[in-house]
Amino acid sequence: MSTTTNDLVEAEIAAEQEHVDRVYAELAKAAQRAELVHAEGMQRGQTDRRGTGDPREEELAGLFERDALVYSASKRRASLEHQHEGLVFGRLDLEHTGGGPAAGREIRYVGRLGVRDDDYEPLVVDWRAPAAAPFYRATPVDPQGVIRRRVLRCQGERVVGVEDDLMVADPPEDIVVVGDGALMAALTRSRGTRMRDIVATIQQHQDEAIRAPARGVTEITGGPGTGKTVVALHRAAYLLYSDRRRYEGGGVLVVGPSAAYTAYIERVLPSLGEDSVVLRSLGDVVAGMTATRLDPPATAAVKGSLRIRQLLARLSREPIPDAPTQLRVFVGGHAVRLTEEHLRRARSQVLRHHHRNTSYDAAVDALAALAWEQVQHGERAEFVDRFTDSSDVEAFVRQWWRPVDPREVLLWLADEQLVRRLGVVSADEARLLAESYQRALEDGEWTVADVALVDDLHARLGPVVDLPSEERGFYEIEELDDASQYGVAAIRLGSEGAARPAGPVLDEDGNPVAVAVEATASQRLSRDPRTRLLAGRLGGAEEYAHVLVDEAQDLSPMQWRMLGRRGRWASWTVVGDLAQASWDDLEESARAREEAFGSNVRRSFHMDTNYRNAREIFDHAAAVIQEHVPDADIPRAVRETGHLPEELTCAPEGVVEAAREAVDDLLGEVDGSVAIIAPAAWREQLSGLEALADRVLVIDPLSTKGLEYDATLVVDPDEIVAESPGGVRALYVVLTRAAHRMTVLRPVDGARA
Ligand SMILES: Nc1ncnc2c1ncn2[C@@H]1O[C@H](COP(=O)(O)OP(=O)(O)OP(=O)(O)O)[C@@H](O)[C@H]1O
Repeated sequence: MSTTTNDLVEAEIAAEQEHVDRVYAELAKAAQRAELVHAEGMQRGQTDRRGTGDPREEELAGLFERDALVYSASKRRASLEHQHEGLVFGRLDLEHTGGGPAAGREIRYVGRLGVRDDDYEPLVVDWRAPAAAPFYRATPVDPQGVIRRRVLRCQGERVVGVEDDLMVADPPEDIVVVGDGALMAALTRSRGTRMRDIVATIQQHQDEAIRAPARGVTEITGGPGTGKTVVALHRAAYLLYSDRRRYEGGGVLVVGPSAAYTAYIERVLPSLGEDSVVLRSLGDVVAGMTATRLDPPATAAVKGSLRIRQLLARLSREPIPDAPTQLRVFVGGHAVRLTEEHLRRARSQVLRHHHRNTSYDAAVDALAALAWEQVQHGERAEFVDRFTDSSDVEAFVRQWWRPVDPREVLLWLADEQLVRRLGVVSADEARLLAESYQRALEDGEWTVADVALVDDLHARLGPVVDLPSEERGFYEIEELDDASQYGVAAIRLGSEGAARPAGPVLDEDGNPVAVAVEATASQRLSRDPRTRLLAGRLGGAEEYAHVLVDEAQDLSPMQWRMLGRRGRWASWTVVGDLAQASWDDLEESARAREEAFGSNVRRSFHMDTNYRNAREIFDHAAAVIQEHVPDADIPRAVRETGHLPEELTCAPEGVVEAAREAVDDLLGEVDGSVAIIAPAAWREQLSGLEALADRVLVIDPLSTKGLEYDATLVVDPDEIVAESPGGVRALYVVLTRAAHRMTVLRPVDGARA
């Protein structure tokens, strides 16, 4: 084994550069061929399986060949350049023992996609291919034929560094060993504002979770910073690779707690060459709705619990508040008068067998039957025909039984009397619910918890079906008025799906005019809160082949049901840590979650190494949580910086100044992001500190779930505990967000300003 001097390192880098240059040259050729081979390549990638089971080796081999044909090569290359991360990131030096043609040394490069040369020899194997597995699985105890594992650090096409790990105690003379290990190098780097992929430094236990069989439910648990999220995302990329037809065709849904979270992770999958995954926060799982506001804990508890289903069931059977309450018509010379009680009977009869929004005909039939009971004269069939054909009856039913948008129905709960009448919840809870929807009607914003309730109502009511344009409901006429100022001449009301026109909309001369998509935009811009709440087309539950749920410990039972509707035939990856939970009734949540998973097989992986926090920071956080949750899942932090978290106090009136000084210090100590995590009571006052530098941001405790920063300033920890639904668990989340430095600032009455 040789020692490493600068010259040697340079020589090693130059040698690697030669290979990387060959790979890019081959890739450029492949890109030129791409259009020609596209059809053939995709063909080879299709396997005959019916889309269940896991891929067989030979099927995987077919997929790797397709990568050599790389229809998407140029696209991927562009995205890799954009990332400034290298296409080739690893090299294995292997020794094959025993006889046979394969005996001897082999050099194998590992990268984000597979590339072969003109002789069909692999220049790089895709990190997801079985041939790449030893890169992640080899250890000194079980080297799997690997002598040296090397990580190449690249910027675009340039090799800028190498880091080696030796797998054998006594390597051959010519094996040079460089660096202190790639993992430590990656962990000490500054983090930036987006999560990066870890494809070059995936650890053995992480790799097992990533490559676990596709079927069933794969659970990934572990404490903060143990790589659960990043592992789950690599698993999604692996599944797409290993059974592309199933997962790209059926769709992969990734759900996380907040919009800040989805923005944070959104680059990981594209950097691995996958851009077909749907990322959603809990506030926008239902197409057509976007919610970011959170309810106060007591209201969230009512909205999230399964008890609310019974209330929604009753609500969905309520008459439309402004609908007519009796029917008076002449049919075939006979006067018919159906009272409120008759209408109630007809309604419950129809709803016994039908979805409300798709039972127009059944509603007419039920009224006809009641009318016949009154008339009992002549032929029944003839009377029923006349009744059904009557334009007065039609006009009545179109108001009395018009399709209702689930969002409109949920807003009926703004009426406290109605909520009380429905029963199910206590008087206090009825008040909380009514206040919540009164507030929605004032400010035009849904809360995150409302999204799952709308989804539940949607499943009960059925899709909102089209009405002819002259039969719009009252709020839709408001939309029309509002849209006219944006040049929209007509709006069609559609049934399902996102804001898509039901067909071309024509003006009087038959020319196409602006369509519903623009109308939706105008609705969102509207100053009328009700119009904003009802803007856009509500989508039904789109089904996916795989559902990945992050921060799963926070989902309410109603949110589990919402995801369950989207994953009825799916396999699942579920990521969580109970000690970070912000939902109180963990047992009820567990039941709803079991129901969502059905009878799928389960497998579970536990992560016990914290890669995020410096040990000094994590020790501080662990002490806080263990005092309140003694059985919290505490991981082992692998990295020390020698810097303990700084704990400061200040007078309440001096918080902004003290925070400014603390942030200034942190900016001097780290290159990357600095987050000021503060409870609502302080956020506004502190928001001016964002002007200190581009890399400073002020954020609320809950929005930091799943995120990380190079340094954090945690302001007023006691208030964070007091204001958060999860109490000390929320503080634990906050205290585990910093990679390198953390300062805790505590306002104390009587302290020096
Ligand atoms: N093998 C690895 N190589 C390099 N970095 C890693 C590795 N594993 C994890 N990390 C890094 O550790 C950090 C924490 O990972 P991640 O956010 O996935 O953890 P988590 O368990 O989901 O955390 P939390 O539960 O606190 O949200 C990330 O910056 C991630 O990139």
